Amino acid sequence: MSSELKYLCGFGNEFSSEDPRCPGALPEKQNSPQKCPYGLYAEQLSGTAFTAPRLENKRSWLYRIRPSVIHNPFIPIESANFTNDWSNNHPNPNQMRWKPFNFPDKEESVDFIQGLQTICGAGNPTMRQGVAIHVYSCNQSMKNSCFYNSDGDFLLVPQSGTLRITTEFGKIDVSPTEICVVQQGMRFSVSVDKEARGYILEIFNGHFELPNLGPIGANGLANPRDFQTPVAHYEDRDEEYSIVSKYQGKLFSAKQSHSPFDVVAWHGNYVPYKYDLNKFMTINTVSFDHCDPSIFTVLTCSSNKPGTAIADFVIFPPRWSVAENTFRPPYFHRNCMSEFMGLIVGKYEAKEDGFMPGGASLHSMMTPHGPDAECFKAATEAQLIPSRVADGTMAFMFESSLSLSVTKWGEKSCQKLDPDYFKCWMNLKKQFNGEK
Ligand SMILES: O=C(O)Cc1cc(O)ccc1O
Ligand SMILES: [Fe+2]
Repeated sequence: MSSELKYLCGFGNEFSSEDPRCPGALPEKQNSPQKCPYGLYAEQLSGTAFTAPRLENKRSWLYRIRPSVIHNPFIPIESANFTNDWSNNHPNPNQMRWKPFNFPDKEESVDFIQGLQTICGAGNPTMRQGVAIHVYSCNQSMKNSCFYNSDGDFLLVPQSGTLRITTEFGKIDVSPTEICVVQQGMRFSVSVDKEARGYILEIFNGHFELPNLGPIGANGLANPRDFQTPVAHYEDRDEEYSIVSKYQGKLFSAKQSHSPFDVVAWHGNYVPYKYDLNKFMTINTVSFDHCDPSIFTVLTCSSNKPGTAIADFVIFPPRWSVAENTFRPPYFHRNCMSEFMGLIVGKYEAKEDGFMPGGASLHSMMTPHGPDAECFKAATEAQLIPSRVADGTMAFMFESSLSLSVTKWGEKSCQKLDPDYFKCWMNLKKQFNGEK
């Protein structure tokens, strides 16, 4: 994993890439010539309906050694705790906090697919409406196997360990404090050089977009030029390969006798990409009051209701805090959206203890939450000088307008739910005595 990979820059661009071993592999002027250069097969991968409006329309053309269609039939395989079925657990509106999820046991060999477990979700992939939140934990590279998701897109948030993600479009390295989006249908295989752990947001509706900037203007937050897409890289390996598909929430596997990473050249705007969260340009108050966390939105998957996301990916990056006469940490609140949070590194500003890297929290719709008693006391008494917040820290939130149901694994079998979480607010004392 030591080699430095090259990337193409931009978000939503019309990209094109040829493996340098085959110059001229992209057909000129057209997508489907009678015979493709180098005897390649042309194959389109659609990410939107053929007739989606031009601004939303996503598709790529792949020029490959063999078309993807050459494979044996899919057969169902065990998917254990990786699921889109949240119907078998009773709803629970309590504040939830998970201790860090386990890495695989040292004696066990677990690859990325085997190490996927689902914490919560909403909706249904057959209706293309909903989200799922998973964690992965693995210590082995996927060997002669690849994965694709028929149900939606994955946003991967590594918390520990670098992932080398080989895709049909080329290779991507993603490390903690970087994220990667692999969209519906794109085949990929994950290699690790040590144990790795992280979070995944799966969306069944549409794709992620950059949020509108409104009065902020044309620049800021996650800038489009900082998104990186891999360059074409093919392998010509005639070996047995397993293609694992997530389809209607279940896993299936099919065998073929060649590598699926045989794309010599491609062009289009439907691509996998990565983004370094440290490049986020943070906007915040320079006068008073705590802004809503929407100022930290990196990517959004919008619903049909303006301003209401199926899911937002929001970060809490290191920054200056300068607000005057203000209670600076996150406020107490009850939200009509669901808030799932994770911590990649450091300490989260509203909770110094108990919320740990590799752990998580869920504050469901209308479930009250906010700073713990210690944070409240410290922030109420703090001298309001300009100060750094969250230095060396990266927390994130998956915020959804859907009501998330926790799976049995998430609530019970993972054995990470902290039964004492509610106690962190119990020491908030009555301060009112009728006097101003
Ligand atoms: O609950 C949380 O910690 C996330 C959050 C942060 C913030 O700054 C304001 C609102 C909010 O929900
Ligand atoms: Fe919140």
